[in-house]
Amino acid sequence: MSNSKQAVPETLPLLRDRIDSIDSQIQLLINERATCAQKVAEVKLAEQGGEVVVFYRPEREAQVLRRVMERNEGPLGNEEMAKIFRQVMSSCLALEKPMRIAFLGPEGTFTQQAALKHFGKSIISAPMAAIDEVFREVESGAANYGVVPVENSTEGVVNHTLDSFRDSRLKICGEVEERIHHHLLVSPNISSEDVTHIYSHQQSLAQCRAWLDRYWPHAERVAVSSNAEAARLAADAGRSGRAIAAIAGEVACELYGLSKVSANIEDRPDNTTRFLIVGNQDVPPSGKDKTSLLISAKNEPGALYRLLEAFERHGVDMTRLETRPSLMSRWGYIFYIDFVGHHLDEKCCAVIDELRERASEVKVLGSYPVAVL
Ligand SMILES: C=C(O[C@@H]1C=C(C(=O)O)C=C[C@H]1O)C(=O)O
Repeated sequence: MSNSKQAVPETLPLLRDRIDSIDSQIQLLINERATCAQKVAEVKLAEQGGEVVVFYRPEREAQVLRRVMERNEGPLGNEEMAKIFRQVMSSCLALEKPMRIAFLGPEGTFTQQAALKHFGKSIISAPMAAIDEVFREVESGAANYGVVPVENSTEGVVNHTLDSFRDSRLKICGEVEERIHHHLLVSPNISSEDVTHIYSHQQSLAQCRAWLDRYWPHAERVAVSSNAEAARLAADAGRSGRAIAAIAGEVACELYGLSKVSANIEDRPDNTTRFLIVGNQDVPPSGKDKTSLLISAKNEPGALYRLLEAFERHGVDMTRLETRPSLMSRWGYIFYIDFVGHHLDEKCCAVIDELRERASEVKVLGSYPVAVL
């Protein structure tokens, strides 16, 4: 059969040659980008003018990732492509200045997963035992940024995190949302049929209850201090031939070298946790931002109404309202309010000015880019 097109046959060796040649071009370009980032660091240092140099720029990184997604034509999906660029930027930033990130540990927690999602893998991990320790580590300057959970779509608000903002001067520099997927994990040398005990954090056991009732009705469920600890125990048990399974996430699975027996076993597939990035900087507008406020209101009739009315009148979209005891006076309250926009945007500014007239204290906890990934 004759073929008018002079197409090069798509044989395996030819395709692999083409991939090799593309790879070497990509590699050159990535290093060219890294050299630019190094120069950016030099400029930042030269321009510091006595100020602390800020190497990590969340608003710029959010803009880069948004642009990657906007111009993406496939076949790789937008998120997949953004994840690749996320890691490229992480490597470039590490070349400018390695970032030490404190997070709610131990190694392998969902908070660590969130930290890696937000900053990429080229960070120095600093797992902390408690949320207030994450705050302290950043306040003391021992870590550059911290990552803490703030709310879960099934379990609600994380009070410890909100309360930590009361006495802290740290700013919110970013947010990250993570779909919480649980997996049933065993040591690779263990046959899943032999499993007699399943270890996990109490919340994870609860989030997988229906699945466990259905598929593992006879296994004993054991609550331990964290999912990561459950994974560590399952790996340990495997070494002495004991068949213990763990319910934990992806990072713990990799960290402890476990095998997945079943993936995504959570009863509610939309189970999501939102995390905050805390640091010492005011983040400039990225074009698509959110702001978090802490407000102490006078305990008088209509106090909350007068606060909320300002948002309505200026057309500012409030996305969250939480109430916590103020601890300063009995039955005094602190409100945590999130809204769409940056505190430097004109109408957001107007709302904040009015709130200041109506409340005893208004603290801008930070304006930060809406999570991209
Ligand atoms: C290169 C810069 O520094 C860092 C690295 C970035 C990157 O690799 O694109 C972006 C923002 C900063 O976190 C910059 O500020 O532009």
